Parts: sequence; C-alpha cells; structure tokens
Amino acid sequence: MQAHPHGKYNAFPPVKLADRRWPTRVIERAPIWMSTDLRDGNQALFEPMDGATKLEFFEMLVAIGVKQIEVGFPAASQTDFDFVRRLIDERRIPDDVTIEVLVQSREDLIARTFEALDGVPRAIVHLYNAIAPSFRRIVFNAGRDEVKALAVDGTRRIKAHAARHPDTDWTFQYSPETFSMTELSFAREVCDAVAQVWRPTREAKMIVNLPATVEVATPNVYADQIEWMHRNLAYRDSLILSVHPHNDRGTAVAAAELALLAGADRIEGCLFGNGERTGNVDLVTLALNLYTQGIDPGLDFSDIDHVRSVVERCNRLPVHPRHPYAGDLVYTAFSGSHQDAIRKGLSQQRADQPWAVPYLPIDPADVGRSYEAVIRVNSQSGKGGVTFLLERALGVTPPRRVQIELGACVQQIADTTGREISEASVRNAFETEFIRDGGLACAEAATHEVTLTWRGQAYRVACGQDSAVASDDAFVQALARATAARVGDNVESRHCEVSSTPDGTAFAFVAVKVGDGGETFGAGRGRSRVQATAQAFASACNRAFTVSEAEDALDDTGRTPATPQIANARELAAADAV
Ligand SMILES: CC(=O)SCCNC(=O)CCNC(=O)[C@H](O)C(C)(C)COP(=O)(O)OP(=O)(O)OC[C@H]1O[C@@H](n2cnc3c(N)ncnc32)[C@H](O)[C@@H]1OP(=O)(O)O
Ligand SMILES: CC(C)C(=O)C(=O)O
Ligand SMILES: [Mg+2]
Repeated sequence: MQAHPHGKYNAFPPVKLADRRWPTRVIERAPIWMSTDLRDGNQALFEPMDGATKLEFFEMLVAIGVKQIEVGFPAASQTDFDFVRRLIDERRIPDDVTIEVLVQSREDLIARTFEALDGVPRAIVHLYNAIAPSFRRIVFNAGRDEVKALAVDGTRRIKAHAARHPDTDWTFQYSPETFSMTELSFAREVCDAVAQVWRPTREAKMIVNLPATVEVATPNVYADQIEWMHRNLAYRDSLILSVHPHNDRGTAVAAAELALLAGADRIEGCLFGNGERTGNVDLVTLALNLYTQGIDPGLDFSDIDHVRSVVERCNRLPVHPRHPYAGDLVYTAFSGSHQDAIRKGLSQQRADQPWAVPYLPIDPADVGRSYEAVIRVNSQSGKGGVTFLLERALGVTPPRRVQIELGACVQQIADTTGREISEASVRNAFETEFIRDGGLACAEAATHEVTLTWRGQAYRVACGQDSAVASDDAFVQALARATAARVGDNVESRHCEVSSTPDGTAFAFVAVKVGDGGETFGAGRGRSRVQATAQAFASACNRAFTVSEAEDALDDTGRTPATPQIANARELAAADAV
C-alpha cells in the first residue's frame, strides 16, 4: 500500500474573485425548484422505475408543489419515452407544471426526444455535454473548439426542431456538464456561444444550469464560480441561472445555499438526496432549511412521512434514520441534558410565540410528526426524559425529589438491561417504587375518615372536607401522629401535594420522616383526594421502613442492596424493553 495516498490528489485551485459579494448576502426567497428524481435520481437506481412507479412519483411531486420536473431521458429508453407520451396523451401535466427532458448533442437522440414531446403544451428541453479538461481529453478526445461546437450544434438542432412545433411553449436549458471542474473562462465561452444561438429574451428566458457533476472543492469555491458566471455571462438578464450540485464531498446542501447567495435562481436536486454516487443535492433539506429561516419554501412537507414512504417505495432505497428533517430519529433525544431542555422548552412554548424549543430546530408537528417519539429513554438519559415519559403515561408531574429518585432507578434498569426503556417500563418502575405496599395500608377512605391498618391492626383517622386543599397538610399531619403511636417511632409529615390527572383521578405525593431516617416520598391515587393522600402517606412510610431495614442489612461493600421492588422493576423493564 502507498504510504501517503493523499499524494495522488491535487488540491482544487481557488477562484480569483477579490470582491466576492456572496459572503455578506442572505437568502430572502425560495429558488425555482427542479426535481430530477425521475431522471438523475432514476438513472442511479439498481432498478430504474417502471412507468407506473414514475407516475406515482410524478404525482407526489406535483402534490408537494414542484413546478418543474425532469421526467426522463426519452431518447435513451423506451420506458422513459412511453412515460413522456403517457403524461401528454393522458393530459396528466397540470397547467402550472412544466416537464423537462434530457438529451445529448446527437441528431438521432434529439429527433427522438421531440417525437416523445409531440403535443406537449410546454416543456424544457435540456441539452448537456461535458466540458472539463479531463473529459475533453478522456471522453471526447477533442479540443476546446470541438467541445464548444458540440454544444452549439446541439442547440441549433434543438432550435430547429422546436420551430417545427410552434404550438408548444419551449424553454431551452443548457448544462455544461462538469462545470465546476472547468476553467471559468471556457465555461462562459461555451454558455455564451449557446445563448448566442438560442437568443433568449427577458420574456422567454433560457436556463443555464451549472452542475457540480462531481463535487471537487469546498462550497465557497462553488459559490465563487457561480458568482463569477453570474457577473460575467452574456444575456444575464435573459437567463435563469440554475445549479445542480452533487454530494461527493457531503457538502451539496451548503454548496447550493451559497450558490443562491452568489446569484443562482434555480436549484436542481432530488428528494432526500438520491442520485448518482453520493447523490444529488437534497431538495427536502434545502426547502426545510429555508423554512427555519422564516422563508416559505413553496413546497409542502406537512406530511413528510408520506413523502418519504413514496420515495422509499419508488427508489427501493431507505432514507437514513438520521436524515435531516425526515429520518425516524431526528426529533428524538436520548441524552439526559437534551431531554431536560426539550421538556422545559415544550412546556414553555406558547402557540403565538416564535418556536424556541431547545434542540428542535423545527416543530415536529409542522412536518406531520407527533411528540410521541421526541424523548426516548436509555442509559444516556436523565430525570428530565424519565419525567417526560411519566407525565405522558400518568398525566402528573412528580415533585423534583421523586423525579431524581425515579431517574436514578430507571438509569439503573437501563444500565442493567442495556436496552431502551419504554413508557410502560417507566410507569412500572414508578409504581413499583413509589406506590408501596408493606406493613402500613389504607384499608378504606370515606369522606370524613380513613381506616389504616398497621400489621393488620386497624385504626381510624379523621379528615376534614374532602376537597379542601388547605386541609391536605393538616390531614397528613393527623395521619402521621396516629401512625407514630401505632408503629412506636417518630413519624413526621414533611410534604404533601395533590393533583388530579386528565381523567379525574386524584394523585398525591407525600414525604415523611420516620425516626432518624431521611425524608422519603411515596405516591398514591384514588377516586378522592383523601384516598390518594392516605395511600401516598402509607407508601411513603412503607418505603421509609424498607430503607431502614435495608440500612440494617448493609453488605460488606457498604452499598445498600437493591430492594426487591427495584429488582422487580428491573425485571418488568427488561421484559418490556423495546
Ligand atoms: C452527468 C449525467 O448525469 S449525464 C446523463 C447521463 N445519463 C445517461 O447516460 C442515462 C441514459 N443514457 C443512455 O441510455 C445511453 O448513454 C445513450 C442512449 C444516451 C447513448 O448510448 P450509446 O450510444 O450506446 O453511447 P454510450 O452510452 O456508450 O455513450 C458514450 C458516447 O456518447 C458520447 N457522448 C457523451 N456525452 C455526449 C453528449 N452530451 N453529446 C454527444 N455525445 C456524447 C461519448 O463521447 C461516447 O461517444 P463514442 O461512442 O463515440 O466514444
Ligand atoms: C446532465 C447534468 C446536468 C448532470 O446531471 C450533471 O452534470 O450532474
Ligand atoms: Mg447530475
């Protein structure tokens, strides 16, 4: 193996453009979008689409608002020829949509292309030929003049064919293929020569499309190339300047965005970045990037999962789970501090305020995603994420101390199982840990009185008005006094909060201090505040008793052994882990 393989490659030279203007510009409007999914995307598939699949894709593109669609290379394949005929014969092209077809500079192919387009109300005929030095040498074995002549000749032929079909509104597009690898002065020379033949006007513009057929430099270099062409092309007022970035360096989106700053009016690409090699620029990412800047992209991705499913089915290629805006996992946070921030952000977000939820550049609802998958819990998660799932499962927000304890308990389960923890598992862990049976039980709760049992022996505690919030604390203090007398130890009430869940169930959290132990929380629920509070009190006491028993049984390592409840919660979570 060569010691330094990078020595095989030459750096791409920068463009001499001292007064470049694109770096200080901002994008203010959406470009003209052209989808080449049915041509450049299709030619890059294991199995190119058949007519029915192309039609499904075409109709989806129309539905999301794409107005220019390259539907194929009709002179190259019968499938593409038939598809173009079908669109025309079955009048499937909406009035505001223009189809586009690709062709080489060869008379037989051009004639066949016009045969395919016969009767179309409007169309873009797209001529291309490679012009870069290596292609001139390797592919065409020709000099500059011959390569320019190929472009000019093809333009003349297309112009002549178009003149024979005056009922069609023709637009001509020329692509100097391999533009971004070509000397700028030669690229301009070829484009100017082509325009000189076509003679575009402000009213009937011609499209000059400048492809990064292979991405060979950083996006700023492409932007310089586009700005140079924008400032130097003849007929600029009568041209639509288009770009066609491929993604060989993984920077096609950046290249396209900088190209817009540099003067481009139009972008050609594919949905989710399908296309030759590493793909064409991804139109979905570009459009939704605009959206995050407060610019209407003019494309409708409000049901992005539907669009994705059509594209995946037609291309027979999956979209990556971390694909910007569309992947399964892109609105999902596993890690603790992200979850904490998202949970706080979602609860503070107001419908009439600008979107400002941390870690979520767009509202998932805008692309048809729900909040269900936003927070998912595994061993990287913290209390914020666990609380989010619990809030969703039970409709209550536990006190901070409970959040911390439950977070640690779930963390232990996730570490032990090594798996993702489902919402049901979080709920199980919470209920197992905080709604605790034991020596103390709430046997009955009536409006004015509850019956508790301590190791089977019943005793009664009076309570005030069932719904009086002010009485909750007093009630827990009464429970504590009566229970202290039964268990023969000091029992103090330290905290009580009662709320109700969306289905009207009362839910209580109570903290107690038993003997010399610390504060211990318990939870309870019931049809009434009294029942929920009494159960929470019993849970808190039972947990406190368990802790003091466990402390008595400290092992040699000095660690508190896992309670049976935590062990049980782990088992439940393991069985339920997804
Ligand atoms: C960057 C891009 O995506 S460009 C679009 C590429 N898309 C496709 O190629 C998909 C469809 N293409 C095809 O089906 C075929 O290539 C066809 C039907 C167009 C042509 O097929 P063939 O005649 O068998 O030629 P082949 O595919 O080998 O093409 C190479 C020939 O085309 C010539 N050629 C390449 N580009 C062009 C062009 N723009 N104009 C004229 N001739 C060209 C080459 O010089 C070569 O000529 P040679 O045989 O004299 O050396
Ligand atoms: C035909 C041209 C525009 C092309 O696909 C490319 O250069 O990548
Ligand atoms: Mg291409």
